Amino acid sequence: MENNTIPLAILIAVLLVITTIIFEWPCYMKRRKLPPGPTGIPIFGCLPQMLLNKPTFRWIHSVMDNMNTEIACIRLGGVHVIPVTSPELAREFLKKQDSTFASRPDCMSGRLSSNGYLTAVLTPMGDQWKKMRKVLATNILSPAKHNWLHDKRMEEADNLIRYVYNQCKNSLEAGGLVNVRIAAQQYCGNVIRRLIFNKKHFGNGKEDGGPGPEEVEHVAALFTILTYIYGFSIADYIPWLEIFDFDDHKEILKKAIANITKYHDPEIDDRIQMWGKGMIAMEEDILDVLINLKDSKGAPLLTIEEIKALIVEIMLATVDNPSNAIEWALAEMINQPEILKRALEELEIVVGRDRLVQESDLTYLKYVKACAKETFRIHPIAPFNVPHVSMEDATVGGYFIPKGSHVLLSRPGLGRNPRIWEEPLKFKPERHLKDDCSDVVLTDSDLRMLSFSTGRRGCAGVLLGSTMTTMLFARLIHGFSWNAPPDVPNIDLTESEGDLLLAKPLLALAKPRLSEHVYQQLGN
Ligand code: HEM
Repeated sequence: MENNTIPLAILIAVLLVITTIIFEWPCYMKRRKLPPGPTGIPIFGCLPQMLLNKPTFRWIHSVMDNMNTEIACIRLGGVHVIPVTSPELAREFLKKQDSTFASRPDCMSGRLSSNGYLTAVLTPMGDQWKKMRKVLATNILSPAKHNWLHDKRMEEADNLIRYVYNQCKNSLEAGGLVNVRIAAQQYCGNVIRRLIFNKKHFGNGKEDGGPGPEEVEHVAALFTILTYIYGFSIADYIPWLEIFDFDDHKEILKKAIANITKYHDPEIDDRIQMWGKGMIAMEEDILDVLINLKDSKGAPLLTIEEIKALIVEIMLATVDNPSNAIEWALAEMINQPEILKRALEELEIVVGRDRLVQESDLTYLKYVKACAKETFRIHPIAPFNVPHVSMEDATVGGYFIPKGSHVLLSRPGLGRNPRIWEEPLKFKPERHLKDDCSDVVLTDSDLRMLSFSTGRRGCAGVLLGSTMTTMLFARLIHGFSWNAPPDVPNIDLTESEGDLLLAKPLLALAKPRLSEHVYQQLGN
């Protein structure tokens, strides 16, 4: 009798479990409903579709458009990738549930670019991120340090004018034609090299103030890394395929990183030695500050490797957004001269024609800042924000977001969302002016567009980034009049297919518009 009861009890228990699973599973699945998205295959998920539909960011956006959704789930290898174009959901991720979504991916491109997560932007949540973010916020990017570095920024703002002025003069046969992309990218590279290493050039530069081959290589390598970080590499989603490097992303990244560190490392090593030998007595730039930081016991706070990795990251954070925005802004405004005219009227009142724009003017340049902000909205440099990784399972907008998901806020998706913005594709700076005439800032903490983002992982360099963007823009349009090249009725505003840059670098006619003595003071 006893012998029969035990198997029967087991049978009943098994049946109960099976019945529970059968009846409860749909409810469970409903509770854990993922955002809509294409079906993938085992192990690889949607990686095959991704590889067949380059560029990936356009494929992801077209999948979302076809499904008519502002949030999706696309499984790439073992990772749930969650693209988002809705500001309401973006706020849920980065404001309401910020602490859950405050990590970064652990993947090949992030690991290589941060030298094994020694930095701030690319490092997953943890003590190293906290340490490096604090170093940046307190010791490098604070308002006090910003003031301390003022003269160096101005030196490069003057060099920008000198360079463009020389381009106007030297390219007389081309009628003053200027490659705005080169001018803007090199200004950003020059400013950050000046702030960090107290020098504009790694080599000798060029006579006209332009970049030498070293600076061209340096800035190009920074842009290459920016293209390939989180650039939808196979190895970022299936780590065991990293050794095969099927898409060459690893090789390209390693080469670009080597092209940067070959300039940085000797500078950093020399400077550390000079401090060690007592050959320097006063801090002059960011590198000095980083070398001299101390922990609570008076020992160096940062290792040499941490200093080197952080400097690469600061360079990366600085070069792309301001230069891309201002190239697009100028292109849009050459095609809409009434907007350019209004910006110039403001500059005429605030600055006049007898001097150059100074940082103290920037607060008053509301329309100029509205133009820059409009460019961040409509022409962001990157299709997605830096990925935010969920540190635990969560529910957002009624959807299940599994731990480890990569949340990708779409920058064009938010900024061009027709539900949020009237005439979303029209360049209309007025939309950012406030009725009460209060200051215009380039940030948008409501995430109706994504410039500097918000929350724990929001940009730590808003002050420097806003200053550089506005100064670059204001100096260019105040210092020169800009027109389309002869025989070109309008600037071609076509976006590049592979990224969000202007398809062809902006070539425009520049003519000095200030009193001659203003340029002569710069040593021209
Ligand atoms: C116009 C210029 C800039 C723009 C538009 C911009 C934008 C951004 C964005 C979108 C993020 C990602 C935020 C997120 O994950 O939600 C970010 C992160 C960051 N940015 Fe900027 N940035 C700019 C300039 C700078 C500069 C000059 C620095 C100075 C070094 C800087 C330092 C950082 C840091 C440290 C983070 C990472 C924060 C973290 O992960 O904890 N940025 N920035």
